[in-house]
Amino acid sequence: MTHNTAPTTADTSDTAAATQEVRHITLTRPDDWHIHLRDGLSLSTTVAHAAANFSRVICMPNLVPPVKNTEQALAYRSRIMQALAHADIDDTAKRAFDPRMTLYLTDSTTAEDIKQASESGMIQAVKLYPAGATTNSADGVTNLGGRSAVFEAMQKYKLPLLIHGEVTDAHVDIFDREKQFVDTTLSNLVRQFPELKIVVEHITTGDAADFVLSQSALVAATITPQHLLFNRNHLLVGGVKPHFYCLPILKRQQHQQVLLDVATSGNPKFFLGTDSAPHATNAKENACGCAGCYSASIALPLYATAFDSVGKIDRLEGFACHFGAQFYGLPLNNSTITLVNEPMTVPQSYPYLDTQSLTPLMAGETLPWSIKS
Ligand SMILES: NC(=O)N[C@@H](CC(=O)O)C(=O)O
Ligand SMILES: [Zn+2]
Ligand SMILES: [Zn+2]
Repeated sequence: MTHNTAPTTADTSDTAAATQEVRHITLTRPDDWHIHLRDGLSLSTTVAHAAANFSRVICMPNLVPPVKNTEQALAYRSRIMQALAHADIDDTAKRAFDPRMTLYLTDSTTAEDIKQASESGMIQAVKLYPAGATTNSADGVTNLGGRSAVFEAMQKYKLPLLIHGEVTDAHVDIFDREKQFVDTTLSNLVRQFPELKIVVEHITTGDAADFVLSQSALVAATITPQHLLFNRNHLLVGGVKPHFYCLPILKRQQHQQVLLDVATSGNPKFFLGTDSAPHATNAKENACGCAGCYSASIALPLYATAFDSVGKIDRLEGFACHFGAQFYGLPLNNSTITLVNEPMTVPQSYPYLDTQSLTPLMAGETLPWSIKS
């Protein structure tokens, strides 16, 4: 639902009086279908930020050690809920917050693990990290061929498979790793398991978008704010900008354009997943900087900025609030959130892990949209 309020005076000085239209959009409360909250002390920062923006969030299992079974996932969820109880956010947001858990697929995951996850009613999906593809993926799958019984069980119990879609072969160029994965591993997987629900996470290329478009309604994709707003020039021109470094890495501007096209097309195969992935500032601004952009605190203003940049703010609600829930077979949220195109300045950093700091995406910059308090 989009409505414009009457023009308001932006500057009341009599010489420079200018009028500006303030637009408000009230949305069904959105969900984030891919987020890293981390664990321990991290939760006091990440949970408050996530809950201020989202209702349901799918929590990635790449902790150290990873979340491999239902028992560990439930214990992780209670740590998140404890952090929520202490979060300094309004009560409506607190009540609406609903973390959904995932299991980390390893070479030793069994069909029995999948059955147990499904019967618990508490596990939303299973996450596939090709071993070595990204942060904390060392325990990921080394041989997909050996996981057939697990994928069959997932089909049977209708547990979706969430995929970090990059090959890890040393000889494949980092900018080609997603395309190569789509052309080989992913194409084979959907052929072999046609009833498996799959989300290709954080897509970054036109190739991945085309693949998802060519498949049945069982195959969908999430898109991050950074891949809609930026391309590899933002990462590399004029000096390396470590806060734009995430995996899969930002690609050419042509790919960014395709992602914007599909995200704003109204096609329900594409929905919101921030991939907000906190690393302390000193771990990013480092000779070997970690991969991951932190966006949980400003996610909705970022997406609104991206959608508005192509005149498609009216398509934000489907992408952010409807399509993910529909894919997972869940009801829409019954509360709302209002965004307004009044500027906000992104904080330079947040306190993190007692003595450290956390630098968000676009730190210190001004975004044209903010959440109405
Ligand atoms: N996206 C990233 O660059 N990093 C994520 C892992 C992931 O989602 O690949 C992280 O956990 O830091
Ligand atoms: Zn990933
Ligand atoms: Zn991620």
